[in-house]
Amino acid sequence: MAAHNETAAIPAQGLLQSLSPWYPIVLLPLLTLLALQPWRTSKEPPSLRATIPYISNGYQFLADKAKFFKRLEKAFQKANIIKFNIGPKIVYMVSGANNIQNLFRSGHGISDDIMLRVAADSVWELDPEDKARLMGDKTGRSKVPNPGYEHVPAHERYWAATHEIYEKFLSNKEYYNASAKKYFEVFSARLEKFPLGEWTTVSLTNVFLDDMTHSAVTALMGERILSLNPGFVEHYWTFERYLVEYLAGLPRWLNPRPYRALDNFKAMTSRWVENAWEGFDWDGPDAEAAWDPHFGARVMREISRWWKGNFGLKGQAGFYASLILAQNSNTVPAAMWCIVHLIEDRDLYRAVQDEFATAIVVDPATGERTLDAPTLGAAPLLNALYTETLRYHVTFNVMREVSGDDTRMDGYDLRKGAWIQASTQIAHFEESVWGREGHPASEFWIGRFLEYDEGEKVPRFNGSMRPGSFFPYGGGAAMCPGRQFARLEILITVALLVSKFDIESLEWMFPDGRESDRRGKPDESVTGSGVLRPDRDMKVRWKRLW
Ligand code: HEM
Repeated sequence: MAAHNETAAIPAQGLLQSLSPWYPIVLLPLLTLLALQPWRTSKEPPSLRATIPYISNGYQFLADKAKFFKRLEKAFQKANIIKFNIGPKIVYMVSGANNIQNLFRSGHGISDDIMLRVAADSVWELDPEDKARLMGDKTGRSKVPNPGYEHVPAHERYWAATHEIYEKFLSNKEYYNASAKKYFEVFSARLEKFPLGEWTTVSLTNVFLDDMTHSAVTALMGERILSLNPGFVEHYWTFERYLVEYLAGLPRWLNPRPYRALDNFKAMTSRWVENAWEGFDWDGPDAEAAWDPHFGARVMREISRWWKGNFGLKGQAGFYASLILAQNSNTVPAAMWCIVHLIEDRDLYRAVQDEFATAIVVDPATGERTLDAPTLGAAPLLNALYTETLRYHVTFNVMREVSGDDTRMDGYDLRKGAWIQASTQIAHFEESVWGREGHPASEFWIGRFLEYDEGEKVPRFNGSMRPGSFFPYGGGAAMCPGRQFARLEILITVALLVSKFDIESLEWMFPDGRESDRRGKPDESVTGSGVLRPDRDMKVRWKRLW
């Protein structure tokens, strides 16, 4: 697919013409030299056309991502890597499964720390000395340091240390199952506020933004973060809403609201961390527990302990603010869309309801309901719904940085210091990969992930795909460490809502209560930042069954 770079080809042709009498003598050694030293043929990816060089592409990228991506899709018909500028920053947008898989390999002149660096720089607020230490760590996250940094002692490998804590205590089954169990208990209990056996009209948006977020935060950080901070969940969503504006970088005096939102939210996480340190007994019975009431999930206290040992408590408030964002900004809207698609397809809704009949187990003596995680995890329709929701709704630009002097990709030279991005929005909609007969990639259709064995009526979930074609959670060493918990959280949310309620209808409303003339659609103003929330409120009529 990649086009030839014409600007590089013309001078080469001119050179050959001027050498014509000496062709045989000069050409052979020259070709041999080029073949042995491919880095000498410097060739950058083609640029995206800009009406105003250095300005218009960057402006559109920030102001109208949806349009920008449409232009990119067109440009990708000619080349797999397209260059553009966001201000002075060069960005290479990469497509094609091979290139994206390449991007996910670490230690080959491409660094995967950039997203964390942006967060560290803008949200964490470390002392300048600590920040310099953290930012100075170029060793990568893998066990083996990046080439050239093998001499750096283990205790100065900050990114690798946090990565290891995530691997041990977040991506590990024992721990994410404990958090998922907590999530089930809290969310199930919160849903009991709706009257049993009575039809009521509720805002589903509120259920997700309030009850789901409340339960998810409790599952990961314990109940105290909420009881210490009245209005915590609301403040979280305000912080989330203003984050893009905050990162746009206008000074506080010109645009104070995003700063206020961040300050308020950080004051809350700070109160919680300090309280957790005062209350938790590091030598007590919970020292090894998967979950404790002060820090919540073990990963939280292990991260906090490591952080305190390296930077004190400074910066933890900002760090946890960004972690709560990572936890909720995608799972909540993804679960919303799962439910929307289910309610809109009554047959599927009933089929999924049947699927859960065995996933929620009732204790015959007490009547208490618990979740049978293996049954839920294996449910084909639910898993296909979840996977198709991620394919269809995650609009994330995975970010990397060119860190090596001689970094090449797809035959192009990439400039050190430039950013590289890969867009799920482009990869997840590639017709040649995702299109099925009668079901183009642009359609939401869970059948993409289902298979029927001969003579069988019940489908099997088939989730095998190339990491370069499907990457809602990013990839390589930087791949989202919360993905297993996220998946369980979404499956549990759908399972609980669909089995606990009979849902009759769905109406789309404006936030002020007026009826909408259309279905809610993904709010494209924030394309590229994750799962987009519906741009309308969802009102349902439902009846609680148990
Ligand atoms: C549907 C839900 C989610 C999606 C789509 C998602 C997606 C992502 C993506 C794309 C990345 C960047 C990966 C890369 O650069 O290759 C990431 C990083 C991260 N995610 Fe998630 N995520 C989700 C849920 C969660 C949850 C529930 C948690 C926490 C419990 C979490 C914690 C994190 C953290 C801590 C990072 C940064 C890790 C690091 O760079 O060391 N995420 N996530």
